[in-house]
Amino acid sequence: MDLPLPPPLSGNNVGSFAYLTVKDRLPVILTRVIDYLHRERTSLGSRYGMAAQEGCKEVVGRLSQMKNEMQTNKDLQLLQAQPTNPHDDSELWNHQFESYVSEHEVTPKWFTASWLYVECHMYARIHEALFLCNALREFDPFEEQKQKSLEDSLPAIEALIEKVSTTCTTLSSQTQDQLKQHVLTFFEVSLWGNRCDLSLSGGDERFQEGDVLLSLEKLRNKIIVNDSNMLWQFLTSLPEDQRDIVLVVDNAGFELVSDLCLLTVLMEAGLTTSLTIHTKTRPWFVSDTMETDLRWTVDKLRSHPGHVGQVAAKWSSYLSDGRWKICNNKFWTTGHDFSEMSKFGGDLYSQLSKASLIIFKGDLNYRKLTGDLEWPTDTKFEDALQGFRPAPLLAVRTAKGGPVVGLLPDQGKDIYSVDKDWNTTGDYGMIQLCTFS
Ligand SMILES: O=P(O)(O)OC[C@@]1(O)O[C@H](CO)[C@@H](O)[C@@H]1O
Ligand SMILES: [Mn+2]
Repeated sequence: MDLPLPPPLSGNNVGSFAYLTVKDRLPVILTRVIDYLHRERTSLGSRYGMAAQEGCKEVVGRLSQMKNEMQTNKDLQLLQAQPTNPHDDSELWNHQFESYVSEHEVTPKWFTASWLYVECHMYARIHEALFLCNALREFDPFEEQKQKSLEDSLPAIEALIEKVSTTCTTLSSQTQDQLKQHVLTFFEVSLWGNRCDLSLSGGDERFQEGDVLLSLEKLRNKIIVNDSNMLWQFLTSLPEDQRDIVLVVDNAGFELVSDLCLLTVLMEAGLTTSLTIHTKTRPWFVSDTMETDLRWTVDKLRSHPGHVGQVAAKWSSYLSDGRWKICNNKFWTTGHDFSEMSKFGGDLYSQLSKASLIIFKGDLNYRKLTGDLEWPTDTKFEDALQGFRPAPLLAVRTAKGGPVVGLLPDQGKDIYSVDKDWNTTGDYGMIQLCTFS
């Protein structure tokens, strides 16, 4: 008999990280968007036309109303259909709402529904509020923050790309062991890149200060699940003509650059036959990467002198000659966790099933992998996936509030005794593999 599942993390647990997120962090993020639209309405008018300037008022009205509903624990709302949006997911949202009502016999509310559902709902509603105004449909209220975070990280990016260039020129003359070290180094850089997200900070600046390569050794004991050795074995055991890697990216800015560096090294080391990057179709969790952010990042870095410009020019050619593909799927920005993907995102599930390895970046992907449930930390990773097994998968995330699974029996307690906030600050990381074998 199956054991009952743990409850979901939720804002109804007063004092919990989920509660504090709904109470404090989400209203701050929303207020920033409201203030931005109000302050920048004239410049938005010059960019998107007079109707956009007028539209800002309506959007501010809708968002202020949502903020009030959130803070007074009112119901979540149904979403309006968006027939002209190719990524319209209102049906999925409304179906989830109705299912919640049938299951719980009450409507979902901001502090009582699951944290995952509620937090995702906020971003869908921000997007809806903009989409309902024709002139502001394409406007991304977080674009400026994402771009600034990349610009602020430029010194760290220069150091990292310098390392990519030198690594790639020497790869062919390396021993297997040296190759392994190089590749795993870039997985670690990509891991710590995940500390730079703008949702945890409520939109406050977060960027990579200093050369992360210099801190890798010191940070290694903060990787609480480190399947790097298994990962290396797995990657090198894949048949040479079947190394189709899928990367589900997370935040734009330094993290995205660290991911592109990882892809570059994997490719140059002959560990890939195809590379597909999945991005988001709506502004999401402040800093998540949309296709426009990815293209902007590559173009921006291309205009940079030296190695940065040269490497970014290569990225640009990989994207245009199809060696790197960008994929978008609306399922990523629904409120569903991944155990529900085969049911509600069947097209994505079958696409992912063709991969040799799927790399999931970041905390939110980890929350969706594990259903955002209150799992004991020694739960097996595979059990927490609850049947989600399209292909072997790797989670690379710093712990910022979501569940943590796959630890040894006393490991959670031991880490807690050193640092009480260990699972919410992003100071601890995981490189966690599940090959289902
Ligand atoms: O997925 P990411 O970018 O690593 O993290 C997103 C995140 O900061 O947003 C939420 C806080 O609002 C947390 O779930 C999580 O830590
Ligand atoms: Mn993110």
